[in-house]
Amino acid sequence: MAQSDPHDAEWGVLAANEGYGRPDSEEDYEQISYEDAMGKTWGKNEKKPYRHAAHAMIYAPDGKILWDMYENKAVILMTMRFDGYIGFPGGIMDDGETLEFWLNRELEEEIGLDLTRHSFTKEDHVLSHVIHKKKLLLHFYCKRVTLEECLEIEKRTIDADEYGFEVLGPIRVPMFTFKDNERGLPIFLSNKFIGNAKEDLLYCIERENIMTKEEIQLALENCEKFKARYVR
Ligand SMILES: O=c1[nH]cnc2c1ncn2[C@@H]1O[C@H](COP(=O)(O)OP(=O)(O)O)[C@@H](O)[C@H]1O
Repeated sequence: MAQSDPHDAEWGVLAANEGYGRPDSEEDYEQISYEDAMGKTWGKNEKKPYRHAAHAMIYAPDGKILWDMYENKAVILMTMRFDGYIGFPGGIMDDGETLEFWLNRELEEEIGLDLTRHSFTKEDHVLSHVIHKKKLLLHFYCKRVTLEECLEIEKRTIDADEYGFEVLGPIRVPMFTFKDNERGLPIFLSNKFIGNAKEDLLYCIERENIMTKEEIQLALENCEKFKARYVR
């Protein structure tokens, strides 16, 4: 990473090595097909070839009525990462096996996923992006489970190998909004998200028919109104 990067000061002694965790903007993400992402060599013989990373959303439809007023539309599992960002479990892949092999390995390590019951396959793939600036190919997966299974998966996370280190704990996305139009999903969206985790989340919420495009747009607008008043 060039010494002139304005974020060097934030990284301190890690500045010379840290690449993937640096902030990026929406324009950095170019959507590509799984086939294109997997079909090219992506500078395999260059000094610094592109790397692949895969992350996954596990969710269950809910419908529980909270405080006798608000319907929680789904239980969606995210994680609080060691770097203060919210993201989905997963990580950078090694060579020599399929993406799904490495994704499952990461999910086992980070959230203790029982692979005999819930292993991810190519069928669960949703989106791929390339970030040329970081030489990173991002792959996103999504799996719907029953509510009972989802709660079991959530419980197992604190027994995972990486609990307390890479992953500080499971986080549920609040899939409801208070009458003030802000508390719940809109304010949750004002958090810091790693990579394009927020976009992945919203994409899947619409794709899985948990919320409509219009409802998501409204949540984003109300998030901006909240941020304008409170977030510095
Ligand atoms: O949930 C996510 N959705 C989309 N991109 C993500 C997500 N989590 C991380 N990323 C991106 O992938 C990169 C590598 O992911 P991660 O930090 O989980 O891998 P690692 O723990 O193996 O280093 C991150 O720096 C970020 O750019």
